[in-house]
Amino acid sequence: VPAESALKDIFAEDFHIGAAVSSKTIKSQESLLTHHFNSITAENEMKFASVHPEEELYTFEEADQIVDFARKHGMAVRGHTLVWHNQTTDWLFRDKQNQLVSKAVLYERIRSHIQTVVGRYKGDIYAWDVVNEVIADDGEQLLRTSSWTEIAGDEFIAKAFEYAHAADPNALLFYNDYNESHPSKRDKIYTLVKSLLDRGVPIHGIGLQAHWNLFNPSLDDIRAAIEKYASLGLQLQLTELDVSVFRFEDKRADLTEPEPGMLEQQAEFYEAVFKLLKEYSDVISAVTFWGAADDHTWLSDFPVRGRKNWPLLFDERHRPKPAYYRVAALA
Ligand SMILES: Oc1ccccc1CN[C@@H]1C=C[C@@H](O)[C@H](O)[C@H]1O
Repeated sequence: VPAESALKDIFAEDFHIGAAVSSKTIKSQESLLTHHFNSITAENEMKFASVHPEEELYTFEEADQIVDFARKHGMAVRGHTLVWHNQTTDWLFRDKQNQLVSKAVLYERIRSHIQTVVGRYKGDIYAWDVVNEVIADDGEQLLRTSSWTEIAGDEFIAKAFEYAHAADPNALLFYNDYNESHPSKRDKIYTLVKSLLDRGVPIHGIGLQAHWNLFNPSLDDIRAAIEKYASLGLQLQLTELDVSVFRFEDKRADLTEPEPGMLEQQAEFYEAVFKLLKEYSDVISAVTFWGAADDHTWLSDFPVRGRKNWPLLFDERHRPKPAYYRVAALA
């Protein structure tokens, strides 16, 4: 068992400390997960394409393994995610002639999906990322164009929250997005969530994915985003925290290990981030990393396929990195 102070104990008075897991990493990272974390999120196993590959077929085996692991170890579970434009099957949007279905058919399908998935884990999953990444990154438009908007305009967003609330009235329902600290996208997310609140849509929190890197966002932008979202009176969570050692536009793929300077910069940034998060612990209820250790991170395939990255607090052999020690020192 790791000797280092447990992150979940260091921040017990502040917020849950979570990690994204897979059906493999709950085995390969079991010791690290149970020692440091008190919440987990299925990285892929609860996405639409993973649990509902065909209209008449649900495949819950791997999601069940993850929920069982959490129950065994007394860990909270965040559900990710119900409505998204990625990792969602085409059949959801199409009829037998491969035409886009009507709004009514889409709503009945997604209502049934949410009723089945949220209903299955009622009492085990305390919070859901009901809607993921509908805000457009660029330009004036509020929503990104997708099959969802093609068929249902913006109405599907409120519907998703209403269906999730009907399926589990006790679950905390989140809107989740990335680049959430960019001022322009921050203001769009605020506009969307405020409009939902003003219409009495059941939404309880905003998920800041927090896929950051050594160079951005600035601490000022992070603080401004927290302040702006908190002004809505909702709880906030960091839902997918990692700190890439590369700028998003840097496609270099020559490194087989991080440069020492990178790990020092990463430690500086993580320390400053957690100091800031502690300052807002009254509105931040959980901080979930998008992985527990560098041996498994989605960033080793995004945005550059096969390009290794080292974004987390523990290295490929689950040893603490400089960033862990700086964060742990905030106890
Ligand atoms: O940072 C981004 C940049 C462009 C598109 C999507 C994202 C983040 N998108 C996230 C990342 C990994 C997936 O496993 C998560 O489900 C998704 O929410």
